Amino acid sequence: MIPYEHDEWTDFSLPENREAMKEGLSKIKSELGREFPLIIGGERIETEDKLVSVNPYRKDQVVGKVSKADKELAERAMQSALETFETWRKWPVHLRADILFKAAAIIRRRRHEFSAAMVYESGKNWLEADADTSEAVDFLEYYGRQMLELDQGKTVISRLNEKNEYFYKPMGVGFIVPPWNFPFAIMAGTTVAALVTGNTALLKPSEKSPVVAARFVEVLEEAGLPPGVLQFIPGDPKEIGDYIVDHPKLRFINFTGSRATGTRIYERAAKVHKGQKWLKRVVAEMGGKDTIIVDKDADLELAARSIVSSAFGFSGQKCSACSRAILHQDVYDHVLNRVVELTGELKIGDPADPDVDMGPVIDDIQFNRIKEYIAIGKQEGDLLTGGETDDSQGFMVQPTIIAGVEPEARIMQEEIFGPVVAVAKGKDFDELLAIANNTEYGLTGALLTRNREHIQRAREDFHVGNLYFNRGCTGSIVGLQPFGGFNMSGTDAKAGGPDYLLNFLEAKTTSEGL
Ligand SMILES: NC(=O)c1ccc[n+]([C@@H]2O[C@H](COP(=O)([O-])OP(=O)(O)OC[C@H]3O[C@@H](n4cnc5c(N)ncnc54)[C@H](O)[C@@H]3O)[C@@H](O)[C@H]2O)c1
Ligand SMILES: N[C@@H](CCC=O)C(=O)O
Repeated sequence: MIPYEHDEWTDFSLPENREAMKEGLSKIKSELGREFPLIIGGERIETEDKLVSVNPYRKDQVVGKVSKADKELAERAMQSALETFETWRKWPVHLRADILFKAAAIIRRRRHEFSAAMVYESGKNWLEADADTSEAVDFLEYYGRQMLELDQGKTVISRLNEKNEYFYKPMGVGFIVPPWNFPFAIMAGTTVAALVTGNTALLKPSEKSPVVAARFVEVLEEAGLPPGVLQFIPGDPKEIGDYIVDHPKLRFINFTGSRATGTRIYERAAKVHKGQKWLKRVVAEMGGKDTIIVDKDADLELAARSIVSSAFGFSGQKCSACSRAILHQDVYDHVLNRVVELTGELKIGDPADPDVDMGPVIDDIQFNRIKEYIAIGKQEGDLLTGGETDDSQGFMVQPTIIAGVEPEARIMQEEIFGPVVAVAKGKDFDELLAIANNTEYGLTGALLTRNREHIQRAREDFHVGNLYFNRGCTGSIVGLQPFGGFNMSGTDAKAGGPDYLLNFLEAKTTSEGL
């Protein structure tokens, strides 16, 4: 087994790579409008009612149509997963891991096709889409290896005439509920983590990105995943979400998404239903209100660049996005001016154009929500740049900076999930840190400073799951920066980290008198 290595992002400055990506885009363009079935027990099922996925940059362009599961089909999916669990759980771990490695190899060969699908379905620009594809490959390669390691169990102490063992077992049927903003990486990672550990699962992709998910399920089949291990059941979450979460035979839920949905699932899953023999386990990775602190002796150019890339990468639609910048009063004007200047250099437009830095936001719901927050922000601070929106063709929001905001302001407290950053001032490091921690979330944060004492204090007291020094607060890499947050950002499951798979396993102890 070669050691895990992060799948390198594509260098699009090379003409051959640009050509390859253009081919990927042409292929996906030629398949726009394609229909995808549900898959239950390996059977492809077409339904009348379909999720229609559209390009957020051209809302009249249909990317794909995906069959929709109702409660009856969700129940069939559950029964299929329960049945297959009895065989899949006994598969040798190395054979399960091989399916992940094979899937990773298939994706590497077709990487631009997957990235292109995200350009069309999610409005990701080339670089963001390519990074999403790399992360999907990373999850497959990393979790496969992690499971091979866990399969060895852990050492416990035996005694004379007593042999003790400690090892891990799969749990049962899981419900996989990913978000749309990392439509490939998070969807794939949350799914295969549940499968490689020997569980079977129901995957309900986000209704905003079902096509990328459908293409991934095809890859898993091609890689040899047996029928019935994974049921692919796109659908309306209002119709089937609660039904599956409440199901007495469901063993765990692997959710990533908003705080509102995560807390709802957490609460419902706590109830023990008739016929249920266990407490459901819930992984709920939720939103963020992430801060970059700029200390007075920071590298100010690096600080400004970090704020701009973290705030406006993928139109700010990352749980890790910098939505609050807190600047030391001594450098406030300088950094802010530079942030505004750099923001003005961003090219906004069609994400299929290789030179575009920022495309649309995902849909009308997000568009309207962001617009409302911009209106609130204008009351709460000074609009320095951006603020304009246009949904005549797609869902375009200009990168927006609102400065002079009080720590308690709504745009400093509530997750907006769009290209809007609020900027506040602090008089010294204590105040910078206090403002940063003044939120109910705790996902990512960054500190730009040359002061080692401040780095050490932040390590202790900046209360976020992923803390970065002298860089931006987005872009965690599988195996390098395990990802997950504190407080209302969720259960801190640390996706892409050494403990993640334990969320889907039960530990068993055996003791034998000799
Ligand atoms: N912490 C992380 O790792 C992380 C990563 C990515 C995104 N996010 C967060 O996700 C949010 C954006 O994603 P979103 O808009 O897709 O979130 P969302 O909560 O609207 O949806 C997430 C998933 O939950 C499903 N869902 C909705 N209602 C449900 C219900 N009642 N029962 C079961 N499933 C239901 C959706 O269909 C979707 O698949 C942001 O808050 C972002 O910060 C967090
Ligand atoms: N892991 C990603 C964020 C995932 C949430 O949207 C990052 O680190 O930027």
